[in-house]
Amino acid sequence: MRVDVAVVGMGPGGEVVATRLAGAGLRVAAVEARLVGGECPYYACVPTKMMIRAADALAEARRVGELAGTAEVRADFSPVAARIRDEATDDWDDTVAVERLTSAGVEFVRGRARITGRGVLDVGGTVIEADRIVLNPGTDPAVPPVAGLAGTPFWTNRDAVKATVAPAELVVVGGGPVGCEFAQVFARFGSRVTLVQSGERLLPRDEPEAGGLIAERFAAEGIDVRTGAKVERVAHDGEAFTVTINGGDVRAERLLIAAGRTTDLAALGVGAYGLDESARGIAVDARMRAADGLWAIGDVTGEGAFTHMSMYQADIAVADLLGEPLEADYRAVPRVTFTDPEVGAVGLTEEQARAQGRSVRTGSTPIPSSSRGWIHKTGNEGFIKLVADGDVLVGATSAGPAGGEVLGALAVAVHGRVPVSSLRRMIFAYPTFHRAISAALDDLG
Ligand SMILES: Cc1cc2nc3c(=O)[nH]c(=O)nc-3n(C[C@H](O)[C@H](O)[C@H](O)COP(=O)(O)OP(=O)(O)OC[C@H]3O[C@@H](n4cnc5c(N)ncnc54)[C@H](O)[C@@H]3O)c2cc1C
Ligand SMILES: NC(=O)c1ccc[n+]([C@@H]2O[C@H](COP(=O)([O-])OP(=O)(O)OC[C@H]3O[C@@H](n4cnc5c(N)ncnc54)[C@H](O)[C@@H]3O)[C@@H](O)[C@H]2O)c1
Repeated sequence: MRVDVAVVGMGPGGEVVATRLAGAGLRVAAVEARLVGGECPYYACVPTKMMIRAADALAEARRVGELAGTAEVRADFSPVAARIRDEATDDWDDTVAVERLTSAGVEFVRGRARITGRGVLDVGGTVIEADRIVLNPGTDPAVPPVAGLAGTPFWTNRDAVKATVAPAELVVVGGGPVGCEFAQVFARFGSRVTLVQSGERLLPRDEPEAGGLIAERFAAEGIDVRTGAKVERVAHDGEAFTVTINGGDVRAERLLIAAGRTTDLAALGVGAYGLDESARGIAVDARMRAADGLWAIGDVTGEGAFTHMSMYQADIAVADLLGEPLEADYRAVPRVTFTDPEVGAVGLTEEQARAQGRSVRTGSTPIPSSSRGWIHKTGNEGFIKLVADGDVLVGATSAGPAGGEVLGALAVAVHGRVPVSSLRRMIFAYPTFHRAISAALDDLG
């Protein structure tokens, strides 16, 4: 097969690239080893957010006692499992997505592509020759080298989203977004959860206050959070796991590994373009070029493992392939961890801004002392923190109820370089959660 452009990996960005280039009249081949759409719709964002929606409903029902009388709550995971199977993933079947692709004029090839030379791909014996190649291979769950772990029936995110019941006990290894989101979901459905994080705090990519907030809430919900802890050994006796953490044993029905992600660049064959196959990712320039004739987008670029980043980079790669000038700007990358409270952040953390030698000022305010936070009462924990350099915000965190939605206003401020003096003159609707931004601005001094 000979094409103008071959796209390897149909993650969220790969689908955009293939569809838009075919729409522009190019001959495009799209290769996908597993499911068209990638990790997000089948194993990540969408099913986990359905779990979270359900778990949050349970948590809100349990808050009725403090606000509105009584409610008897009996958790049942089966509607969640059914919704993920039927509504989110079509039982992990991508027929509809493949049809969407082919009806857009893309030639679809199912299989694992390997670059065998510049402009040449091998997909299980099918050879594709392409003038240009775009890589969107995503990542796989990283499995840490823990004694006894290999060969046991541990879960990764790909197994956890297929759960049909909440396990009686669950050990989660990893306190990043994946580990935190799953830990809270299963705890709210009744699992006894132990969360093991090798770092000193949860959500270490975020402001330290965010990790502290989530650790406090998790403790209040009965999650056994072990930070600075090491899993030394894992054993499975056919029924349950024994996980040895800092010398003590925890027995659990299930073990979820959420310890980061990895990509196998050697299997992809990027050495044919002179790239380092032992690297953690593929470095790209501001137009997503990795080498002459090779582009890369998505998690593999290391610019932020988010669906919106994959789609943003897809737009830039498409522009470059069509000869339009457009360059990536990562100043205002937003991100939301959908724990309760949600942790939304944009741009730089205070530590990152200081490390760049900026003249940093910070301002913050607790959500419970805002009008809306006080009215909200139970479940109102959170804060807003702003990081300013001169008269512009270079970063912000919004943690709390609807923290990810409140983030929208802060993302506009960072993206648009709106002067702090102008933000201070803004009218913030009363009594919204986002009105707390004005108190954080006052605190900037
Ligand atoms: C549990 C979990 C929850 C998440 N929640 C969120 C969230 O709420 N919001 C958010 O923005 N992000 C979230 N993410 C991150 C998000 O899933 C990814 O950033 C997103 O899927 C974009 O990834 P991608 O475009 O790099 O490719 P992916 O989605 O990883 O897709 C890459 C595709 O390429 C295929 N592939 C790889 N190599 C080859 C090859 N050689 N040949 C053919 N095909 C190949 C793979 O099979 C895969 O389907 C979450 C991640 C996880 C694990
Ligand atoms: N809501 C969202 O947007 C969302 C949700 C989930 C994931 N994601 C993205 O997916 C990516 C992967 O998330 P993740 O949470 O798997 O990875 P991560 O790298 O963010 O976090 C993994 C954590 O596991 C810990 N860890 C590593 N090895 C360990 C070990 N042996 N024992 C104990 N702890 C260990 C690390 O200290 C780290 O904090 C992230 O980059 C994230 O941006 C996004």
